[in-house]
Amino acid sequence: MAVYTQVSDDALEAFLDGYDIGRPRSFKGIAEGVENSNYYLETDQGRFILTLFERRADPKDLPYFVALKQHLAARGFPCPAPVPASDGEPLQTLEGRPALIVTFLDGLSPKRPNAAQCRSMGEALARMHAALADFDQVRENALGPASWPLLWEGRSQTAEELQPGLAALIEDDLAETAKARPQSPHLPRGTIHADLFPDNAFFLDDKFSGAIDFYFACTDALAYDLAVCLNSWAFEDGREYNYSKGAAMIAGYESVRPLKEAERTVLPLLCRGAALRFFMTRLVDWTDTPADALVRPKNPLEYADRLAFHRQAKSVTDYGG
Ligand SMILES: Nc1ncnc2c1ncn2[C@@H]1O[C@H](COP(=O)(O)OP(=O)(O)OP(=O)(O)O)[C@@H](O)[C@H]1O
Ligand SMILES: N[C@@H](CCO)C(=O)O
Repeated sequence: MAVYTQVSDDALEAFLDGYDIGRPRSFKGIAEGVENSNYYLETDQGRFILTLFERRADPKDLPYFVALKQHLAARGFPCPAPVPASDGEPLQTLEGRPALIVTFLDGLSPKRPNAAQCRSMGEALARMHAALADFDQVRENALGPASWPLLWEGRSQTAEELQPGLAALIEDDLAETAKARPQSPHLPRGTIHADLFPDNAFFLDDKFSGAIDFYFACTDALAYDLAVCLNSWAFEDGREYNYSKGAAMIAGYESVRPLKEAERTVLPLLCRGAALRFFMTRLVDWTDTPADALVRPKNPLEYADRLAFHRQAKSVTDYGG
């Protein structure tokens, strides 16, 4: 469930008085998502999503995310476009929370993406990077390599309980990725989504129709975004790497922006780093989520299995590139 903050009819009416988007016809909480409260809002002028940002969202980051979506929308990249209130400001306050209305996107998130969807996603990822090339705001990746040892601290026992022998492997991953500094400055950098999982992408049939959930977006190596996508799109049942899907995604990406030699060489390390990032955040949620919480934590072991694949990969060709 993801409606933490209830919005009363009166509060909604008063809130919409500050906008020029018509009167509400339908207003429903959205069950998907875990971070923020999301509502589907239909007015006589269109369909929208209303988000109330909850405690984990840092208010000082919100203007960056709004500017990023405005930039992409202005360049025709399909993403939720922030809707300004009558005072010209998209970020408002509702029920004591920062609130944002964005446009509704059509499409469905694939439960099990096929190779054609992976290709379309790869192509769209590169188009997104191109559209963001002149976005000049900077946000550090708060979940970059420097954060991984801190997330790991005190959790080796949990890893061992999940899978005996795992802690030593993770220690090795941390040492290797730190040594190689995968996000090194010689790689092309820019604004990346950093969490473009299938549940954050919409499709109409096999064609990409939009991306949502830009709340991990940051400035980092462009190829790291591809590494995040290969991890989240190209493994079957969380375990086996599907070479055809990976190859389709890389080919889609390269049809817009061919990878540089340095990116091709370092891709296995970037993939290993991306898998570590999701392993770590899932491990933290695994231990910190109370048993009676409304949200069920995602399984960290899926990413332990992906790490095993990345450890033995030698170059981009192992991923189908
Ligand atoms: N612009 C949009 N158009 C259509 N549907 C949307 C849009 N934004 C969000 N949704 C729907 O709302 C759901 C929750 O959104 P989102 O994934 O951003 O939730 P969250 O709690 O803010 O983030 P997280 O996924 O990190 O928990 C999505 O799965 C999608 O179904
Ligand atoms: N997409 C992430 C959650 C947000 O970081 C995961 O599946 O672990």
